[in-house]
Amino acid sequence: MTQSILDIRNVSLSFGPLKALDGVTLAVSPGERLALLGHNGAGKSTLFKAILGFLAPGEGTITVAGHRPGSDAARIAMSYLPEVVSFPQSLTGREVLAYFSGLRGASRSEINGLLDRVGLADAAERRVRTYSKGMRQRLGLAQALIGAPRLLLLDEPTSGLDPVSRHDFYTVIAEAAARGCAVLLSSHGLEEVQGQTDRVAILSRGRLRASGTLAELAAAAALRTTIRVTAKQGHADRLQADLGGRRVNGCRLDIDCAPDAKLGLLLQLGHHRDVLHEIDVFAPGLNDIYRHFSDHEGDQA
Ligand SMILES: Nc1ncnc2c1ncn2[C@@H]1O[C@H](COP(=O)(O)OP(=O)(O)OP(=O)(O)O)[C@@H](O)[C@H]1O
Repeated sequence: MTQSILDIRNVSLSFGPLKALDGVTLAVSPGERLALLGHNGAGKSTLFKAILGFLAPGEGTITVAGHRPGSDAARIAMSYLPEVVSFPQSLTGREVLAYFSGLRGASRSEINGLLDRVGLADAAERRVRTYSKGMRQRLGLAQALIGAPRLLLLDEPTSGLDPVSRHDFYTVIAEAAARGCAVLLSSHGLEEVQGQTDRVAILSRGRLRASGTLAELAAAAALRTTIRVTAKQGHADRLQADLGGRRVNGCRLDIDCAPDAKLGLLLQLGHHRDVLHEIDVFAPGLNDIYRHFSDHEGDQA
């Protein structure tokens, strides 16, 4: 089995009486992209701060490439992109990257390639104060990629970006992962990370509620599918007597079923096709899966 780059074991961390993290266990392997989802106050930033070594867990352990968070070796192994990046406004994009290359002890020879990769080659000599939010965020990503870190920590990296910039952003992240970089990024929604990450972990009130691929999460949630049947005039009573379900109005019936019972129910409906006007199938969406695990009402902002 591949050794994890980030290993979080049974971590708990409290602010006075508030347990911001409660027994969190999570690992990210080389080349893996993991999305950490959670509502406001779920504990995402607290976990990031603990990984960065800014907060010490009361219980449990965290290692970054085998090293203690906050140690020089852990700092060298990882890069962090905060939600809002802030660079010296009077420096150009190129100067910013040169400055951070120096801090990380990396070669300046990679700067041109990084500027190019995030689409800032043409703006490299412009001062950061003239950059749009999207350009600053892309410069932040280039900064995070300096020195080919083994772990990328990205805190809501695409908030405020338009769909095209967002797509480009995830392409660069996928390339880093393909080179073996482990990626942990936080986000507020499943729709955002669908297709862009390999695994999803859902945090709620400091506890890890679920972790797996989207397909695994959907299966574990086992949310019910609703089949809405519209009967021809005067046939709804008979249909309900045969199939059950809830009456929506005089001719409509909503029938809830488990995902694996859907096909059987549709076949059964086939026997009634003479009295059917329409059939609609409402499968649970990403938001339903997220809501199922995230227990939003209980979160504390
Ligand atoms: N320094 C602190 N002192 C006291 N409580 C804190 C502190 N930092 C965070 N908290 C609390 O810990 C809980 C988790 O907060 P955290 O910032 O980790 O959530 P989050 O998931 O990052 O939220 P958001 O999506 O809004 O950034 C919240 O209840 C928050 O109020």
